[in-house]
Amino acid sequence: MEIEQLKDQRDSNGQEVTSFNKKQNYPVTLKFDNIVYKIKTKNRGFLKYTWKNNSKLEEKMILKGVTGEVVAGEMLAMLGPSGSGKTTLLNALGRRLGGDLSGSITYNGKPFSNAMNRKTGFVAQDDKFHPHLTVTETLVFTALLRLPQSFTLEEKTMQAKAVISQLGLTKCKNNIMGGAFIRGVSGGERKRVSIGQEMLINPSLLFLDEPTSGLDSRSAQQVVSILLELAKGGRTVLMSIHQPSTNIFYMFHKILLLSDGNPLYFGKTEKSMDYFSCIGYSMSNANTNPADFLLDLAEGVCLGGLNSEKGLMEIKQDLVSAYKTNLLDIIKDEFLGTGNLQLTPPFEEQMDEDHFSQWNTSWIQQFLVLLKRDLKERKHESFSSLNVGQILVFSCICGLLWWQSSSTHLQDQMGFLFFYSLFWSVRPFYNSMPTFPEERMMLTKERSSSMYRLSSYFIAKTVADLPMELVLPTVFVIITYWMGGLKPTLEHFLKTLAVILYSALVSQGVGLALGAVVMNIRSALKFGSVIVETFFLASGFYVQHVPKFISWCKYISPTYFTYKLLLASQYKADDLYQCGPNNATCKIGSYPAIEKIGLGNEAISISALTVMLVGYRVVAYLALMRIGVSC
Ligand SMILES: Nc1ncnc2c1ncn2[C@@H]1O[C@H](COP(=O)(O)OP(=O)(O)OP(=O)(O)O)[C@@H](O)[C@H]1O
Repeated sequence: MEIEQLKDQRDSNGQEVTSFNKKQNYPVTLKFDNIVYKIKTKNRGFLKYTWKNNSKLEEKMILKGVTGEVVAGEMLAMLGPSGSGKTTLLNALGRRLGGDLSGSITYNGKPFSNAMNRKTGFVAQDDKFHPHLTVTETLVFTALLRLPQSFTLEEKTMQAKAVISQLGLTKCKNNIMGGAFIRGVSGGERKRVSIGQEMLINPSLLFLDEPTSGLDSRSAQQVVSILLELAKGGRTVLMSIHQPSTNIFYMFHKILLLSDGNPLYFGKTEKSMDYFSCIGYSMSNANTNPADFLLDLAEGVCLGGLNSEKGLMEIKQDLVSAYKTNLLDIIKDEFLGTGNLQLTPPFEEQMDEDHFSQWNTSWIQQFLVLLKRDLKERKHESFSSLNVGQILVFSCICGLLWWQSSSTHLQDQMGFLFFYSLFWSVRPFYNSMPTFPEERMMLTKERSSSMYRLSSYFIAKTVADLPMELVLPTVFVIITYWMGGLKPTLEHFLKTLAVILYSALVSQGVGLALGAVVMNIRSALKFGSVIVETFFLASGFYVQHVPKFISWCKYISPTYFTYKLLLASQYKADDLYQCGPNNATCKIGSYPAIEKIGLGNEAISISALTVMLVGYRVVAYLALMRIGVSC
């Protein structure tokens, strides 16, 4: 949809869009001076690698003194070849960069504040969404979390609809977002949803990392046109961009050209060609895309002109020196003076009270919205025909395998109970492990924007997983319990079911903790299998005499206590079983495998599982605290 059509749509849908446009905008002047960013990297050359190479940290300077200014109503583009530092600079200015950052960054003359964060939008290069939510649901949930409490539910929904209309997303508003293996909206639509999520808060300051990457030229132009409209509405817009077309290039008010972290140009777009021509680097062909020309220069390539004979490094050096000698003082005088700050008073002075706190909504509102969002997303997965089918088929196979087992074949029946404890501790463990790694990017982004507290997210997430963790084991136990010939009384059945559900919840916690600590699915799977195997081996299921150095592991293993409780749910120590010919009977408590595990002390097993239920979740929570805290 062209921008003209967007305007038409705004007029025709007057009410919605007008209500959006009426929201107050707070002008922001962003000034940054001499930004330097350094990282320490390990020198891991192919042959140099040693296990003790911590001392060989090498310092690398990513940004080397970048200076500039953007005011409300302007759109700044950061240009430069891949690896020149655009994303790093954008993250630094958007306060999403930790580490060794120096220089001065001010927002209306002040440091970054909660109030500023609440009015700052940040669109990452590769945004992640909940794949099963539609465009409308995605934006409505964001509106519910990001708009302040002073907005009613209807107003928040209206705001989301207004954004859908303004960004030309009406056609695909009921399409799901999609993801890695699920077909959803197109790349351009996805990008517009990302922008829409930020537009919802009517940001005064908007950062976008390569908003046009992966888009065709028409979609790219649409997106930048929308951003230009936003800037014209009084916002301060900064973006990194890779290879803009000539049309797009001239939409920017200012450009900042980077090469290996060095600034080569900062200033008005229309003056850029004159500047380079003045220092001896002019375009050989007037029809060349100016952005391509600048990117070539930043790579040290100059076709035509006085300096075309120079080598790559020589040209780069020349441009860096020219910037320092000819441009830096002008930039400092023209842009970094205090003059135009008087037009934009400190942000806090312009804003109403509800912008000062860190959060837009109360804990309970956050929890309810996140729970609803997770339930909507998870329902496709939790009760997918694959999941349900797997449980039904498997329970029938198990039921038939252990068909009407009885204490006459005690070993078989114990095998059945062991399988219960194994299956319902391993399955929830592996199911829950990817939960946090999969959401890492989303969590980082949403927490950086102060959308919700970690506690509301964490509790909503674990509660949303409960249906799958509780319903499927219940179905499994209902089918297999009777087929497998376990004690046919309601009391025994309920006891067995309760143990399995409790075990599933504890194991879910172990998976969440591992996922949150490692935050990488592949590594978590590797660690996971080691942990599960260790739990089994240390519990004495396979080895009679477990060595002391590893035997303590059983006390942190849900499987060990679950199996003990399952045995206790079916047998009493004094129950008899057939232990020899001529109907000879023995006490179950003295059966070697049961004697080893022990039937007594159910209270200890329940307490141990309860400590694990809480403990593993606390570990997960503490591990998540490191994610997405804005600097
Ligand atoms: N945490 C880090 N560890 C190691 N290298 C880093 C780190 N952050 C940035 N870099 C390096 O800094 C340089 C600049 O990275 P940055 O992502 O800012 O570049 P870019 O201009 O945005 O690139 P692109 O256009 O490809 O996205 C790159 O060489 C990158 O490898």
